[in-house]
Parts: sequence; structure tokens; C-alpha cells
Amino acid sequence: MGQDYLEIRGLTVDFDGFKAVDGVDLTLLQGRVHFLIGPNGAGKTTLVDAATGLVPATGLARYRNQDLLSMRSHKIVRAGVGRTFQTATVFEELSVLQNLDIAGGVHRSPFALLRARRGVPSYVAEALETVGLADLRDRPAGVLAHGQKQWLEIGMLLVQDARVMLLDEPVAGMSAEEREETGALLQRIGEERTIVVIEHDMDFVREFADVVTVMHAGKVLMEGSVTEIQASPEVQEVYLGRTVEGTSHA
Ligand SMILES: Nc1ncnc2c1ncn2[C@@H]1O[C@H](COP(=O)(O)OP(=O)(O)OP(=O)(O)O)[C@@H](O)[C@H]1O
Repeated sequence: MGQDYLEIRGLTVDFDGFKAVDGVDLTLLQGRVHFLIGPNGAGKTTLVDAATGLVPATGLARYRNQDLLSMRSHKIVRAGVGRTFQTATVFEELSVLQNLDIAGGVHRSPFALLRARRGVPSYVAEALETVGLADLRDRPAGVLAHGQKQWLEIGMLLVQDARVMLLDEPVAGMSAEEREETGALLQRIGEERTIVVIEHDMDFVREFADVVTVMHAGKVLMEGSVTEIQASPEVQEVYLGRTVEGTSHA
């Protein structure tokens, strides 16, 4: 099979005349870790909301010949496009394993869900290993550390078989060590997937980005490598005269 990608063309989200996303073109290729950066209010989250069926949009967002903009959010998940939110959305009282099992339910029939499960399905066991939570599988998700909850969410996308993963600030609030582990995780799972990360932490972007897209006022300002982005006077300008370097702790 050829290289997979998510294609976005002329994507526009209009909130009562205010264009939070304004004619965005983006081609997001499998096998790369893409970062979406830009000042607060640039439209990054709204772009992801549009591609995942949470806000109405015009233009095109196409994945494997499916027009995401005309689909309901649960159908988009089934089509292989998954996302996380800035705040973790795990079921705190349920175990790590139960959270993964429920997430995996999107691909099972209601009858399969009703049937008593025997053992841990192999794709769940694999996801547990991949995100490093195998030893914690029976713990309630609520007791996990902040970073571990984000990994659980990524694990939930893995069991959903998300081929495109849109992650909204996954390392916010993480320790340096957790960030490193998250970056390595994204690179590992990104080989076979399309990973798009909204991020403010420039240290993290610098270390793990293959491609960076800078958004400003709903539009794409620039796309390139971290080095190209950081050298751009236009990009520095939108960060209010600070260097991009200086945004790392914004
Ligand atoms: N439901 C809504 N109705 C009206 N305006 C909205 C709505 N959601 C977002 N906006 C506005 O759209 C703009 C883009 O917001 P968005 O959250 O996408 O930016 P962002 O780049 O993700 O910012 P941040 O980095 O702070 O998360 C902001 O001005 C925001 O106030």
C-alpha cells in the first residue's frame, strides 16, 4: 500500500463571522511526526476539532478517500482518525485495562461487547506494552500520574486502530523524563501512522519534530523544519517579537 496521508484543503471554520480557521491547506504524511505550533488563539485546536467532527467546517479534510467534514465524529474514529484533548478523558474509576477495552469497543459489534471477555485481547496487550502501562493494567486510571494518563489516552487510540492521531498538547504538565518517553513513544508509533501534535513547548518540538507548521490568526504562516521555522523573522514576529526559542515556557 502507498503512503497514507491526511489532506486538508481550504479548511475554514467560521464562528459567526469570525474565522478561527481560515483557508488552511495541509498535507500530513504517514511516517512523520508533525507539529502544529502558533500563538494562543491561532486556530490549532479548532482545526483538529473540524477534522474530527466536533465543529462544522467548510473546505476539505480527506483521509483514504473519505470526506471527514461530512462525517459524524464516531464515524471519523472508525475511519481511523483519532484525537486526544488537552485534558485527559479517561474513566478514572475504571482500570487501565478496562479503559483500553472500552476504547477497543468501537470496532466490535454490540454482541461482542456483551459477551464476557476471556483474557486480554492481543491488541490490548500490545497497546499496554507500547505505552508502557502493562504493569499498571489493573490500577484505576484515576491513580495514574499525569503523564501516564496521557499515555493511556494514546493507548486508547492504538486499540481504536487510529492511523491518524491528532494530539492536543500531550506533554503539557509532564516532567522532563515523561516528555522524553512521550517523544520516543510518538516516534515509535509514528512509523506506521500519521501523528500530528499541537504543542507550545519548543524544546519538545525541536527534539521530536519531523515537520512543523506554524499557524497564526487561523492561517498557515509557514511550514518547514525546526531550523527553518526558528530562522524565520515572520515567525518570530507573530510571537510578539520574542524569538521562537523564547516561547518554550510560554
Ligand atoms: N466555539 C467557539 N466559538 C467562538 N469562538 C471560538 C470557539 N472556539 C474557539 N474560538 C476562538 O477561535 C480562536 C482559535 O481558538 P483555538 O482554541 O483553535 O486556538 P489554539 O491555536 O488552539 O490556541 P491555544 O494554543 O490557546 O489552545 C480563538 O480566538 C478562540 O477564542
